[in-house]
Amino acid sequence: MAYSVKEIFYTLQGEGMNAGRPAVFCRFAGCNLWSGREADRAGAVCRFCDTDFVGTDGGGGGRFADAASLAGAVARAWTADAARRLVVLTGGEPLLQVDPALIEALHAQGFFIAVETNGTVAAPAGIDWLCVSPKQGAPLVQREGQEIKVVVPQPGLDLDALAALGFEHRLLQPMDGPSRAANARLAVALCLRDPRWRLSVQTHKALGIR
Ligand SMILES: C[S@@+](CC[C@H](N)C(=O)[O-])C[C@H]1O[C@@H](n2cnc3c(N)ncnc32)[C@H](O)[C@@H]1O
Ligand SMILES: Nc1nc2[nH]cc(C(=O)O)c2c(=O)[nH]1
Ligand code: SF4
Ligand SMILES: [Mg+2]
Repeated sequence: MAYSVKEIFYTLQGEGMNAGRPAVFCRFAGCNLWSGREADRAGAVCRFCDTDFVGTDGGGGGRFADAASLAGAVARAWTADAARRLVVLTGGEPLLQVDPALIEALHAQGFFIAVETNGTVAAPAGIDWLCVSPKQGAPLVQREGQEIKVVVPQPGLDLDALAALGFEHRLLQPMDGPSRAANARLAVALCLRDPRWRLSVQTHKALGIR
């Protein structure tokens, strides 16, 4: 299968339980909850997205004809020692494109594979670290994994029900945007009230890195 990739870059994972770890980010083009066009945002299922995932024109992006060529590009982006290679597959919605062939090819390159997903598509087997971030108004199909990272506020989401799902770690992440400060205060208060949750801050934004 061919893959449409917006960009590939090497940075620190900014969010979640793996925050601070060096990782190659592979951002797939396209999402099932928003077209990515600003004109469509108000009518989209997911309206708070902070990411440009349209097209294949970013650094390291492109159309990759097969899994081996994409895994090779990811491996070339890892500029450190070969040990502890981590790739974060994100987007857009990566699970619209990630398939067993790509998982096998990335493992063959020595990568630990993390995925950031909205949970509307069942994950294929073989992903090493699955982060599900549910979206109000979208079906939650993928109900287990390593971490659930809920952006708040999303009034339609039931945090109690989400905390009871099959995830090893539960995180609340303040929604970035015009109300970021108030959203951060809310996330802190929710964690203090219910210690099943811990805070995820978008450290890359605070640091001014990608
Ligand atoms: C851009 S999404 C791509 C992966 C996938 N489509 C998803 O939604 O999980 C990556 C992460 O950023 C989070 N995110 C997106 N927009 C955000 C915002 N405005 N503030 C905080 N987190 C945001 C998502 O919830 C998700 O955890
Ligand atoms: N540094 C950094 N960490 C991230 N963690 C998840 C991201 C994403 O956009 O999926 C992201 C991102 O865009 N940059
Ligand atoms: S589901 Fe993820 S990529 Fe899609 S619009 Fe929402 S935050 Fe952005
Ligand atoms: Mg991001």
